[in-house]
Amino acid sequence: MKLVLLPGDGIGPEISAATRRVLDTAAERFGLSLVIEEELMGHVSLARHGATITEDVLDKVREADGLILGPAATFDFKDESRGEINPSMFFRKRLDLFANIRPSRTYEGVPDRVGPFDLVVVRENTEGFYTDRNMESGNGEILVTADVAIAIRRITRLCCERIAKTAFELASARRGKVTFVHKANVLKTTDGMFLDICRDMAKSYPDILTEDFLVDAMMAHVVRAPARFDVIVTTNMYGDILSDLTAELSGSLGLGGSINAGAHYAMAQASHGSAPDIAGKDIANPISLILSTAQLLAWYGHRKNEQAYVDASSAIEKAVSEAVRRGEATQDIGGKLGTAAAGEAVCRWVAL
Ligand SMILES: NC(=O)c1ccc[n+]([C@@H]2O[C@H](COP(=O)([O-])OP(=O)(O)OC[C@H]3O[C@@H](n4cnc5c(N)ncnc54)[C@H](O)[C@@H]3O)[C@@H](O)[C@H]2O)c1
Ligand SMILES: CC(C)[C@H](C(=O)O)[C@@H](O)C(=O)O
Repeated sequence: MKLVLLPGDGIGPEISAATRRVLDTAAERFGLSLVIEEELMGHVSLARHGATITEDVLDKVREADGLILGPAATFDFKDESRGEINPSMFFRKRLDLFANIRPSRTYEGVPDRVGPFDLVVVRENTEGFYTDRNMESGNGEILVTADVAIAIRRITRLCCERIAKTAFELASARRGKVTFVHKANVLKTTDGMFLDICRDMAKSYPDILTEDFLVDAMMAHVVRAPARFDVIVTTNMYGDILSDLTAELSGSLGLGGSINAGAHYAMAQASHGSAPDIAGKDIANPISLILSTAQLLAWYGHRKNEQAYVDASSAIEKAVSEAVRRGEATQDIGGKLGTAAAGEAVCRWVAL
């Protein structure tokens, strides 16, 4: 399996190094032939190549079997024409990575916040509010002024259908329940369409239990009784926000796995950002990127029918649980280890 690794900004290099060690350990134990090619992304790429991400790297990713994307300091990037491109959105759109699958679960050994739970947020990843664009008339006249900004929120049947199907398929392999999250009481055309399509899709999965919640009330339901949820499907920005909440409720933003998958490509990516407040201090939790990478191994294993990759993925997930249960973890989840040592703790359990 050929992987491209882009460490990125802030805590990216630290959590990427730990993830790489875990991958190498899993490769040795399960006999995987892994080739990992590291490339530049983020500020370091901007300084070297004039862009935070380049077409050259995209070509390499297209030739590889998967991408591991570290976090980027995207809030710093203002002007695409100066190469300040948001790498997450770049790969999601250019590789059509339409499903962002973000599992969150509680762990023995991590201080409890709202009781035990195990759920997955399935987030549409290519449209919604993320189609932000200035409005122009047919003759190029810009219909915004210095005082008016307009963004278009696009929702399409194709994207709703494929994300709903992803959620139902996932629920079929889990506890058999899908929750649709929307704001169809106000956004009647866009979220109304999303909800209608989810309900239609449910007819093809008669064994799956369904329910739906308005996105604002959903925040209360998740905090009140997270264990009631199995698979949650929603549009792009609601999923972005909801998955940070569920990761933090499980103990830390540093625990949430995330894979961005399409029909042909997949990208592992921590669900948190570059965390500049803790960068360079060896305190960031590497587990989010480690678990995301385990998701990528499983995606590849299923696709290629290569059981060793699926086994390696499960072993990494179990190793994370074991390390965390024994307190061999970073301080955000109650441990005393640094980033590198927390990664080594996972390696020890993977190797067993
Ligand atoms: N995938 C991405 O590339 C991505 C995602 C979100 C935000 N961002 C960017 O990252 C930068 C910082 O954003 P932010 O501060 O709003 O969000 P953030 O996710 O980087 O950090 C939020 C809080 O969570 C903590 N945190 C995050 N990851 C952690 C980890 N692995 N271990 C322990 N604690 C962790 C941080 O220290 C901070 O207190 C911004 O430029 C933002 O645009 C990038
Ligand atoms: C960096 C940003 C584009 C990204 C998003 O909003 O999707 C991030 O918040 C995430 O959750 O991956």
